[in-house]
Amino acid sequence: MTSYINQTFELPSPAKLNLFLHIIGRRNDGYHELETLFQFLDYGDTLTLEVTDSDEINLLTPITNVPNKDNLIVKAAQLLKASASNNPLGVNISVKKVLPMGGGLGGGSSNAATILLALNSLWQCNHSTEKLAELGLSLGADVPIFIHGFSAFAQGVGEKVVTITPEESWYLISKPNCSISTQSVFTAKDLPRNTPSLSPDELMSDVFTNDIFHNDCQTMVINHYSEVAKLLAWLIEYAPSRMTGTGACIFTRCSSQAMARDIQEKLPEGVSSFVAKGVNKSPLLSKMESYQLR
Ligand SMILES: C[C@](O)(CO)[C@H](O)COP(=O)(O)OP(=O)(O)OC[C@H]1O[C@@H](n2ccc(N)nc2=O)[C@H](O)[C@@H]1O
Ligand SMILES: Nc1ncnc2c1ncn2[C@@H]1O[C@H](COP(=O)(O)OP(=O)(O)OP(=O)(O)O)[C@@H](O)[C@H]1O
Repeated sequence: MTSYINQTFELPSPAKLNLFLHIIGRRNDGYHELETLFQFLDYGDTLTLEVTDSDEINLLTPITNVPNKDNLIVKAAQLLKASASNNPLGVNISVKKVLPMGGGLGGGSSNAATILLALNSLWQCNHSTEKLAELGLSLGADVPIFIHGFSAFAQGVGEKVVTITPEESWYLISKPNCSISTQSVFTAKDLPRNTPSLSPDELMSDVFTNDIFHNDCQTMVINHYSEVAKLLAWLIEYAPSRMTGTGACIFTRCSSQAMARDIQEKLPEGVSSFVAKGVNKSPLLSKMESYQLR
């Protein structure tokens, strides 16, 4: 059996977009039933993992304002360790964080998924993808899609996924100067929770030109956060734009990288941004394949 002890692996932890996000109901436990289209971006955090024989999980680069014990990176590694009987190995982890927190880009969930997939392989736990998605769901509703690794139409809280292949467009991602907690959006009184379920035919049409597609959190967020309202109004003048997840980031679909850069240069002051391409296969899967990890 291959031993990865003392070997180092650099792995991407990409962002996701919710190309649309419909809330179709609410479960008894308070969680919302969603219908959403996930696509990955070729942009995200980077995690470096060094496998050790020390039995310890060390995060060498703490994230500001997130104690290590609450960090989804550490929690994912601990959860995996507990699920694998007699695993004597450890890991030293470093993270290069570029994704904004509370942005709707799923950064924390993506970090957790990268850890679960990579350590499952490096520690040779041999869990199936389904088992990893189940473990991941206990850390956050967005973790399973990052484990799945392909753009998908998702239902439930995001755990029931069907792979589909939306156009791989260029996007400008802009973040107004505010963070929005997912929980505060889902507990808001004025959040719509009754969008009808999509038919298979409807699902085949373009998410920007067919106006059945929307983000059910957007109007409510705009009403509460003037920064988001102003930025969205500004971006829509240039190209189709929509909020991802529960905000605050807005994605603008562009016909080329040059067009995205052009709008980016004109963005109002105080708005952070990046340009990225939508990709239907997670960059994490491609990188794991190049390391011959599975
Ligand atoms: C908004 C999305 O990003 C869309 O992809 C996800 O649904 C949110 O996923 P996430 O950030 O991983 O969310 P979690 O950490 O699981 O949940 C944060 C909080 O949001 C609420 N929550 C989350 C997901 C969901 N379908 N319904 C909810 O009501 C719950 O109150 C929960 O306490
Ligand atoms: N490794 C991590 N990276 C980012 N946030 C983390 C991490 N671990 C814990 N968190 C906590 O999770 C919160 C949400 O972060 P995240 O980056 O996932 O937000 P988000 O992009 O809004 O997610 P979503 O799209 O799922 O709503 C942060 O405010 C932070 O307190």
